[in-house]
Amino acid sequence: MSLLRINDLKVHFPIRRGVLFDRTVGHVRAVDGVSLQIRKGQTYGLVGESGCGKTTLGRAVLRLVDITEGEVLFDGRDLAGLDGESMRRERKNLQMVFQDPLGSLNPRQNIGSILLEGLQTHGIGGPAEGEGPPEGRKRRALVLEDQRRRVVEALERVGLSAKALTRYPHEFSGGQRQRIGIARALVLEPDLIICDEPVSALDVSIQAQVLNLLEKLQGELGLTYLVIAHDLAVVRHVSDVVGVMYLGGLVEEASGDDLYETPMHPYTRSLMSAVPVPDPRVEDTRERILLAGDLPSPADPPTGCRFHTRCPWRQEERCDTERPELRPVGDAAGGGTHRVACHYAEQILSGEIRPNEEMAERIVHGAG
Ligand SMILES: Nc1ncnc2c1ncn2[C@@H]1O[C@H](COP(=O)(O)OP(=O)(O)OP(=O)(O)O)[C@@H](O)[C@H]1O
Repeated sequence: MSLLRINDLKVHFPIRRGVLFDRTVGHVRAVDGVSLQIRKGQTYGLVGESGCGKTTLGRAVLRLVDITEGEVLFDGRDLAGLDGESMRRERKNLQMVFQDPLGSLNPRQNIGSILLEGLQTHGIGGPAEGEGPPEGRKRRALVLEDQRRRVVEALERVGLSAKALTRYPHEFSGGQRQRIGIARALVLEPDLIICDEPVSALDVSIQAQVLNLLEKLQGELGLTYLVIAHDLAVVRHVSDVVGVMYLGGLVEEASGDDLYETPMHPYTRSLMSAVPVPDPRVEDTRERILLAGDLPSPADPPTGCRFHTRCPWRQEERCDTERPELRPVGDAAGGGTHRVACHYAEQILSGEIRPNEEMAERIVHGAG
C-alpha cells in the first residue's frame, strides 16, 4: 500500500517585477507535473542536479510552499486541500531532516528544549484526554515527565544519551548534530520522514554512519523515507526505488539496482557516467557522457522533451514537440517498476539509435 501518492504535482513560483513587486511577469516551474508513490516502509530516493526541483517537491509535500496544482495523498488524505489548522495537525506525521544540521538547530536553545518544542506544539505526552489529574500543576508535571521520557528515548535511538539534554548544538560534531536533527523528527513518531540532502554537509567518513542509522531506524520503527540527494551513491545506498528529476519533471524511475545496472534515459546515463569507478581499467574504458550546455531555466523550459536541448540521442520533431510520458519499460510492463520518460529509450539502449557526438562534449564508449 502506498503511504504517499503524488499526482501531477506542480509548484510554480511567480516572478514579480515592478517597484512594489506587484507585477507577475512569469513563473519558475520548479516542479512541473510529477507523479510518484512511496510504499509504507520503503525508501524513495530522488536525485538530480542542483535546481531540478527536488527540494521544492519535498517542501510541497509538507506544504511549506504553495502547491499550484495536483494532489498529495498521504495515507489517502489529500494534503493539498487541507486548511492551515488541519495541515498543522497532519504535520506531526510528516517530518523533515535538513541538510545543514547547524543551520536548522537554534544555537540558543539546548537540545532538550529543541526536542521538546515539537511535542509541546502538538500537545503530545502525558495522560490521555479524560484520564489522570485535571488541568493544573499536577497534570503539567506528568505531561512534562512523559515528554522528557520521549525525548530521552529519541536521543537514545540515535545513539546519544540524556547527557545531551542540557548541551547546545555547537558542542556537538557535525555527525552528532545530524543525529539530533533525526531525533527531533523521531520524537513526534512520524510515519514519513523527508530527508533533504541528509549527509551532504558531513565528512565522507561520517556519511555512512548516518545512512546506516537511518536504515536501522527504518527497520525498528517501520518508517517511510523520501531521501533527496544530488549524490547517486548516497541514494543507491539507502533506496528501494530511485527517481531521477530533470528540470521539474521525473525522467526515470526504477528499483535501485535496475536503475544503476540499466539506466535508460539519456539524462540518467549521463549522470551515471559522471560517477568515477575506482578500478582504473574500468575507468579508462567505460562510457562517459559529458553534456554540453547548462541546465535551461525553469522559467522558460524547452518545449517537448525538457532534455532535448542537451540530449545526444535527440530525434528531430518528436523530441522537440511532444513531451514524453513516464511510461513502463522492460519488466515493468509485467508489473515491475522501471519507468522512463523518453520516446526512444528502447532504441537508444539497443544501439539502434546512435548518439550525435557533437551534442555531447565528449562520449567515450565503453569496451562493450
Ligand atoms: N521560493 C522560491 N521562489 C522562486 N524560485 C524558487 C523558490 N524556491 C526554489 N526556486 C527555484 O526553483 C527551482 C528548483 O529549486 P530547488 O531548490 O527545488 O532545486 P533542487 O533540485 O533542490 O536544487 P538544490 O539541490 O540546489 O536545492 C530553482 O530554479 C530555484 O531557483
